[in-house]
Amino acid sequence: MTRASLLALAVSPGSNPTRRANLLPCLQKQNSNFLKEALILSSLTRSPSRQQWHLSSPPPSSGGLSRCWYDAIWVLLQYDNPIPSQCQNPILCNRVSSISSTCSFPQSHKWVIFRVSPCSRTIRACRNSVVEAGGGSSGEDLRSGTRKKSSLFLYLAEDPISGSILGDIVVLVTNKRGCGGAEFAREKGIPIVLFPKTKDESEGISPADLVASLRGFEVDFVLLAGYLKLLPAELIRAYPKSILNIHPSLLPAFGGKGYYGMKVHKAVVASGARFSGPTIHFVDEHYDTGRILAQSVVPVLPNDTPEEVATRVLQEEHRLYVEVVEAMCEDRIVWRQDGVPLIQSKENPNEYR
Ligand SMILES: Nc1nc2c(c(=O)[nH]1)N[C@@H](CN(C=O)c1ccc(C(=O)N[C@@H](CCC(=O)O)C(=O)O)cc1)CN2
Ligand SMILES: NCC(=O)N[C@@H]1O[C@H](COP(=O)([O-])[O-])[C@@H](O)[C@H]1O
Repeated sequence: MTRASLLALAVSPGSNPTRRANLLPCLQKQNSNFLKEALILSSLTRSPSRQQWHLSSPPPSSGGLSRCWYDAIWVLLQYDNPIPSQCQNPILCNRVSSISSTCSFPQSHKWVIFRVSPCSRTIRACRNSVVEAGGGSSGEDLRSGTRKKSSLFLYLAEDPISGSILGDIVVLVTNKRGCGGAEFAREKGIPIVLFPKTKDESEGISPADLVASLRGFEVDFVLLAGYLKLLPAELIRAYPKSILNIHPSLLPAFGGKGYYGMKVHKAVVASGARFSGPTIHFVDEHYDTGRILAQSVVPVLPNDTPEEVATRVLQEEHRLYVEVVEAMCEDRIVWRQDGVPLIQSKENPNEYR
């Protein structure tokens, strides 16, 4: 097969064209058989905690590369000072899991080049499972705007096809086989796992079997979407810093045992709160006490009913959850030294929120 190599040069600010020319011999020396290649001139930036280095390559949204358009992306790093010894191997210092050094340049060039296997990494790095209690109507109702239940699962499951999440929902875990989310999963061919085992769901599996099942699907992240039972400690231990939940209030307010669904919005209206909104947090052993990762605020108007607040919050949940999962799949979650998780901006890697 002739190699139709597409060598796109995506240049980050401050790169030096003459140095770029030095790269080509290295690339040409590579006897790669990738059909499409791209070269990013990138730079190594330090995270706020100064504990980690990050590749800051032109984000797709700014006309940069969409990773999955290429079979291989060569990333050229320019750095001002010699990279600290522990960072000679970027895998050690910046958490990008599948960079492999293909050819190193003499230090005098201050360049090091890596090949990032984009598609395998993004798909591999973002195999998600959605855990939801479900209940309510089928996918059709969700799309017709008369959403009753499982809308969060629908948005997360459909986004990778048309939107921005570089990953896939590979399994749905639910405690109600007849729920709306399960119907949608069957329509889409997404496997369903029943958890936990209850008198109503004798085919449900145990926590240990759930962990084994998720490992079998090579799940990287677990996303709770309306799940109303306490997740077992076995699952939380098996997926550290990898389980997210979305709650329909601004935690820590209106959270904890007894606060779910419309109960939350009724409490918000009754309290006279002027604002509400979703919280996305990492899950720990207790209800709603895990580290907060993202929040978004909506107004609560004087004559709002709980249902009106619920609708306004849910619209924001759909947007926020997709934005957060997109960041998870692109490895843009950074943990501050005091344990607070931050989201690195896609547009400006030096900005966090
Ligand atoms: N280990 C964890 N498990 C779960 C968490 C969590 O943070 N840690 N979040 C919940 C989701 N949730 C709030 O976001 C939540 C869900 C349900 C309840 C609750 O009080 N449930 C009732 C039972 C409700 C029912 O069975 O219909 C109860 O436990 O009495 C509070 C918060 C998901 N799991
Ligand atoms: N405390 C947990 C909780 O209340 N979760 C809430 O259940 C709803 C599920 O909506 P959906 O069925 O349309 O996906 C969402 O509003 C979510 O925040």
